[in-house]
Amino acid sequence: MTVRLLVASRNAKKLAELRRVLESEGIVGIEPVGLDEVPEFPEEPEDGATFEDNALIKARSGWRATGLACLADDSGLAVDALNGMPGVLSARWAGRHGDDAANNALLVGQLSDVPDDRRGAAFFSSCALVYSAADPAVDPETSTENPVERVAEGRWAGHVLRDPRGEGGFGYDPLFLPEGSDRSAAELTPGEKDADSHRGRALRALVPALRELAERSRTD
Ligand SMILES: O=P(O)(O)OP(=O)(O)OP(=O)(O)OC[C@H]1O[C@@H](n2cnc3c(O)ncnc32)[C@H](O)[C@@H]1O
Ligand SMILES: [Mg+2]
Repeated sequence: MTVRLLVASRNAKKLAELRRVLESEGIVGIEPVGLDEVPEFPEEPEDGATFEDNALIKARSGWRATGLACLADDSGLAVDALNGMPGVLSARWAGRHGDDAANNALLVGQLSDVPDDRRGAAFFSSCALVYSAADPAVDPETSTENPVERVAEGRWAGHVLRDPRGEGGFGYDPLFLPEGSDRSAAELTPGEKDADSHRGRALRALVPALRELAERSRTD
């Protein structure tokens, strides 16, 4: 028996990264499904103060609406010279959700006078896994039972470039020079990005919890 795992992201490129890391970990007994493969449900606003809060908001709402184990990522770029912003506001920094080009242009402008030695930044990802504690799964809509919740965080340190470089990845990748790299995050291969990225690290830290979930269904 396999466990269907709802991977709750509306960002196609992020979703592809999450699926890629799950696949490369080769977890037997987990079948990832996307939001387009389950009936539509009202999604809650990502209004948490932290990446962890938002990842839990997304994963809990997916679990509650579908009863499926649900995995969500909340992530962003924290820039030292902006006191950690855009942070949880990364997706809508220029005012419109998910407009990568506008977000990048705004960040380039904001940092134009910041010297090279103060352009430090780090990507953060919180990945949350939420699933029914009861086995077999109870109906989360009516149950008073609390689900199992696991959260892991990953960090990827680097610097903000003055001009975008590369076509790969998404979001702020063309402006992010990872520590120890002479290529921007958008110039890395998918495998290279996954190996070092905030998301790769956070998700790999959840692998034991995912294996536990898969294992549970095998003993049914
Ligand atoms: O919430 P979902 O539906 O998963 O998709 P989203 O794009 O809105 O995702 P977030 O709310 O977590 O916002 C994350 C933003 O942070 C930035 N970001 C996160 N991870 C990134 C990465 O690996 N490379 C570049 N930018 C990234 C990018 O601007 C994302 O839109
Ligand atoms: Mg979002």
